[in-house]
Order: sequence, then C-alpha cells, then structure tokens
Amino acid sequence: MSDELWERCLSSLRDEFPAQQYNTWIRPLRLAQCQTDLLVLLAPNRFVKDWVSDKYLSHIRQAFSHLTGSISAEVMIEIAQSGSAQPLLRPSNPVASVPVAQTTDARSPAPVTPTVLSNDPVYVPAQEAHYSESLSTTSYDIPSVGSESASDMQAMPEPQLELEMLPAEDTRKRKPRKVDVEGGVKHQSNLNPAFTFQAFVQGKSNQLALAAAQQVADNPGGGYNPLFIYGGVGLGKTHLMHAVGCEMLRRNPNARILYLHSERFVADMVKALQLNAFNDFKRYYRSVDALLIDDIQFFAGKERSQEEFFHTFNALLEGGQQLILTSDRYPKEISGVEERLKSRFGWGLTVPIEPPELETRVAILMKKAQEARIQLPHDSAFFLAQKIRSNVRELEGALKRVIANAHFTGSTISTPFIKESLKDLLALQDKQVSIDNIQRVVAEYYKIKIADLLSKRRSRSVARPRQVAMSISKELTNHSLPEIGNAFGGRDHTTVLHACRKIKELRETDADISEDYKNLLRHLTA
Ligand SMILES: Nc1ncnc2c1ncn2[C@@H]1O[C@H](COP(=O)(O)OP(=O)(O)OP(=O)(O)O)[C@@H](O)[C@H]1O
Repeated sequence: MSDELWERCLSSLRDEFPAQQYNTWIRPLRLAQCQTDLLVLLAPNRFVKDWVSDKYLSHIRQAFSHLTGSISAEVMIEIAQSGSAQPLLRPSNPVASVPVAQTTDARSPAPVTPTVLSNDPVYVPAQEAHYSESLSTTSYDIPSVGSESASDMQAMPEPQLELEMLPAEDTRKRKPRKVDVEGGVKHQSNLNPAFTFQAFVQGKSNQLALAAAQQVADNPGGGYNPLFIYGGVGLGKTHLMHAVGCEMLRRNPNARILYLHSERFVADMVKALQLNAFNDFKRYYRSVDALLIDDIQFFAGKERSQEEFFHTFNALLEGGQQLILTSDRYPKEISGVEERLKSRFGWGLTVPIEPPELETRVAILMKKAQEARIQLPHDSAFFLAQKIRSNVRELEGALKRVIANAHFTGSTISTPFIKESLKDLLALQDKQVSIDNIQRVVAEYYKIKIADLLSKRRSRSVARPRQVAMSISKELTNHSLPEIGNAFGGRDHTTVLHACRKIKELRETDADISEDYKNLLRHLTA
C-alpha cells in the first residue's frame, strides 16, 4: 500500500516536471517509509539529497499531502546506506556475459613494463588531440566490420602483445605527449590543459553541470558514474569533461585519464579488429582510471561499437573507474543507440548545459580577454555578448578575431573598433536568425527549457511552444524542413510541416497564440 502511494506520488511529480528533471532527481529516490503523515525517502548520495531538499522537497510534500489528505505531512530525505537504495551509480548485478575486466586500482598506476612477444602489427590506441595539431601516427586502412559478430570476435586468436599504460604527467603540457616505447606502445590522455575549472565561467545555465563535474573530480569513480553531460553545440561540455580530467591529474599525476571522441573509439576498434589485436584494445580501454568520451550520439547506428562500448562500460563501472560522457541530447532521446546502453547512461548523474544568458556571456568574454592579457572594456564585452548569442564557441571566435585585428593594427579595443572589425559577421548576425536563437527565445518566452523543445514530451505546455518555434524557424531562416526537424531533436520533416500548418491555423483562431507569435517575431527581428 505504501509502495502504491509512493508510485502515485511519483506519477503526479512526473507530470509536474520536465522529463530531464524528473529522471535526474526524483526518479532515483527510493522509498524507505510511508505513513499517512510521514514519507521518508532515500537519496543515493549527499549531492542528490541536498539538491532535492533544496529544489523539490516542497513539491514532493505537496503531492504527498494531496494524496493522503494530511496537511501536516512531513517528508524527509536521507542518504541511502550502500546497498539499501536501488543502485543509481553502478549495477548491483554485473552483467554475466561481460568479459572480466583487468580491474585496476583506480589510484595506482599500472606496472610500466612493456613486453613485445611477437612481430605482429602493433595496436596503437587513440592518438586523437581534440584541440591541437594532428599527431603523426601510423595510419591504417579501415575495413568495414559492420557484419562481424560477437562470436567471430571471440574466435579471434589471442594476440601476444601487452600494452603499457604510461603515467600521464606529461599530458599537462600544452602539446599532448606521444610516447614511443620500445615495442611501439603509446598512451596519452589527450587532455587540453587549458580546459580547467578555473577557466570555466559559472552561470545559471551551467551551474548544475559544473557542480556535478567538480564532485566527480573530488571523488572519481565514486559518486556519479557515469557522469553524463548533454546540451547544444559549443556550450562547454568538452571543456567541463577535460576540467575533471585535468583536476584528477593535478591531484594524482599518475592517474590514467583517456579523453577521446566517440568516432575515435569506433576507428580504434576497427583498427584493432583489423590487426587481430582486439584483446589489446579491450585491455587498453579498460585499464584507465577515467574514460572520457565526447559526443556519444555518434555511436548511433554502429552496432558493433555499441556492443563493445557496452562491455567496456560495464567493466569500468565494475572496476570503480570513472566514466564521463557527453552528447548533444538527453540519453533517452538518442536515436540509433540500443536501449540497454541508453539506460546505462542514466545510471549515474545526467546533467544539462543550457546556452549562457547575457551576464554569463559577458563574464566569459572578460575571462577569455584576461587569459589573452587583453584589455576588454566592459561595455564592449556587453555589446559583443548582446550580438552573439548562439553559443560560446562563436562568441570566443568573434573575440579572437577582434584580438587579432587589434594586434595587426596596433589599436586598442573599443566598441567602435569591434563594430569595424566584425562588420561582416555582425551584418550577417543582424540579418540572420538562427534556429538556436529561436529555440532560446521561445523557451525563455514560455519559461521552459530548450531541452524540452528538443525532447519527445508531448504535453501541451511543451508541444505548443515547440510548434511555434518550428513555425518561426520556417519563417525566419533559410533552413529546409528536414533541417529544422533535425534541429528539434531529430524530428521528421512532416512533423515540422504539421507544426507550421497548425500554428497558421491557430493564429487565425486563437488570440493568445496570435499574440505570442507576433511578440516573438518582434523580439527576434528587432
Ligand atoms: N562557461 C564557460 N566558461 C569558459 N569557457 C567556456 C564556457 N563554456 C564554453 N566555453 C568555451 O567554449 C568553447 C567551446 O566549448 P566546448 O568545446 O566545451 O563545447 P561543447 O559543448 O563540447 O561543443 P560540441 O558539442 O560542439 O563539442 C571552448 O573554447 C570552451 O572553453
């Protein structure tokens, strides 16, 4: 009965909050005690407990009181003792088919003794440098292995090669270290040392993601595993994930951190298959202290890679090693990725990053200028931040252009100088309204999250603003229907068409929608 009451309470909270908030904060709570006037819930850790107590407790109490009819109902949140709450952080029941990982102590480096026992081609793990000049590594032709089955893989001969994980202290230098050890074994973390917590400007839009990332750096492999950061292009997901890695390295220079783009993981796996070195590949990926994989939406449609990543994922979680993943959308919304993998993405903590608001954009510009040792007057930063609103990468790009121009001409930076330096960009910006901007303005107007606009939620409070935003995108941009559909969480062009027709009809019959539409157009084209 008490379970049933809590289920009903959950169901009412599910309707009240956006899916992302519900899934991140409320769903992980477990019922400890439920009486007419007392509800005791268990949070998986202190972070969740504090956050829920701060933001959601009154809502939970209200929903509970409503169901029980008790106006003095009390709701308490406690931290689950390990084992008492449903594990949010790692599977209680390890997947039986997972090959046993080479579990390592997350704090201590692996022995550094490379041994080459054969003349087989050497499997060289990811050498990606996300931010720097490309590295000269051996290149391999990549065969198609889409049809290779798991059983084929198991039948592969065991390659006689041991990979070495080198301590990663040198990766703190600007250029990632490429280590050639006798036997061709290489390891580098690929971390960008400029992407630190100190260099990350906090704002309302990224506060939660930053707090979660700092917690992970404080307690890697502990509290939030995996940490899943999602949000639009150029909003700081990669920066934050690197910041965790950099902080882990600062505290423990021997920590083995590996950052890579998901496409690199796929390419590496294919290369390992080609070289008959699949066991080395597995061992390599499973022997790190922290694995940071960017843009995991690129796993979509790559079944063999998903299969292997699934096993790597389980092995790392089992070994208490930290996983950090990023994506452009909420895990459940990634199409072309297996359900079992998507559900695992949500085991730890899933946090969004939203586009920064004006004040944060100004603060980011001031910070970047300070890093470049450039005097940027506050009013100029304000002007630029007002003009470039889509994402931080574009904002940073514009500032770099201004700085370069100032260097060339020996000028000091001022608002007129910025106007002159970015004449073409600003003219384009004034003329063009991007879908990103439309989403941001519409979300602000209706007081919902951009993530809601991209989500699959169909409740009226989200679906109508989404249709308005699609219709405005059609009216104000040159994007095609499929492009617009794609920008709204990968929807079909017929959905966009339907939205445009519906809004056209509503503008004639519904005064509120008509007013909203006019206001939004005025705002976006002002
Ligand atoms: N809050 C912030 N403070 C300082 N710099 C930031 C912030 N957010 C983003 N940036 C900067 O913006 C640039 C783009 O960020 P980043 O590469 O992390 O974006 P992303 O979300 O990973 O984008 P993508 O999805 O395209 O990979 C980086 O140079 C990063 O340092």
